[in-house]
Amino acid sequence: MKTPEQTLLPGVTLHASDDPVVLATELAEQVAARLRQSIGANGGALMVVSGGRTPVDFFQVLSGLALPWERVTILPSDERWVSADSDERNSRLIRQQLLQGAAASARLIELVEDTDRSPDQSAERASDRLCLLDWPADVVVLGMGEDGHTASLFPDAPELAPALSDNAAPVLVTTPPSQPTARLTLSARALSGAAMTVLLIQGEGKRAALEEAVSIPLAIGPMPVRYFFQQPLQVFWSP
Ligand SMILES: O=C(O)[C@H](O)[C@@H](O)[C@H](O)[C@H](O)COP(=O)(O)O
Repeated sequence: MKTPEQTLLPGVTLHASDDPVVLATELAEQVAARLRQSIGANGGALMVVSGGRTPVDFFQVLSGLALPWERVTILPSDERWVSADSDERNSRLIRQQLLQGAAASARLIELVEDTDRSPDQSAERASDRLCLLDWPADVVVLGMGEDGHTASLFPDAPELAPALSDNAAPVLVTTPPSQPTARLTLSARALSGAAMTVLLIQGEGKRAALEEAVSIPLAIGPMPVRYFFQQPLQVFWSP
């Protein structure tokens, strides 16, 4: 049963369900259909997914759906400057929750490699790797914090303006004082223009942040997530 849609802004629709698993299942089925369509048309698909805890239900449902996963390339929207085995590592969460079952044969590209010496070197080398991929992505699934950050585009990051600019490199370092570690993030430009862009959020605090974000005139400013209201965006929210 499809969750009801509500238009928040032109091109920005809200899918809401009281049951996070029902919502995750609907999203996973829509994403799988998009990936199949992209693979059929182009021979492969690129999917960018957020880190954090919210996508776990979605990852678990999606990983069980049948599609040519060996044709799918998966990329974290951002990464923390932590070791590969850290619980804080987004790629570790993606490997544990998404690259399982049917989806185990998908290719995951790391933003941070163990041989990288610094966040800047990681960003430079990741940008080079990403330039070899077919952009725009086919699917982008973003998360959001209650401060309106998405990926690692944080309102308090000194690097926010360049990360939102049209000539930004594909991957940049951000050092938001609100965060314990430096972060690598795909730029807003790299995250834009996908065939399917989703904002997956959960909880009343993020619902309030979303309502604030859609209520303020689109002057990017303090809530970076608003950058993505300039393109078709599907918001999936559950309590
Ligand atoms: O690395 C990260 O933290 C994410 O990419 C970030 O943008 C995340 O999506 C939000 O912070 C929400 O995180 P939760 O889902 O854990 O609330």
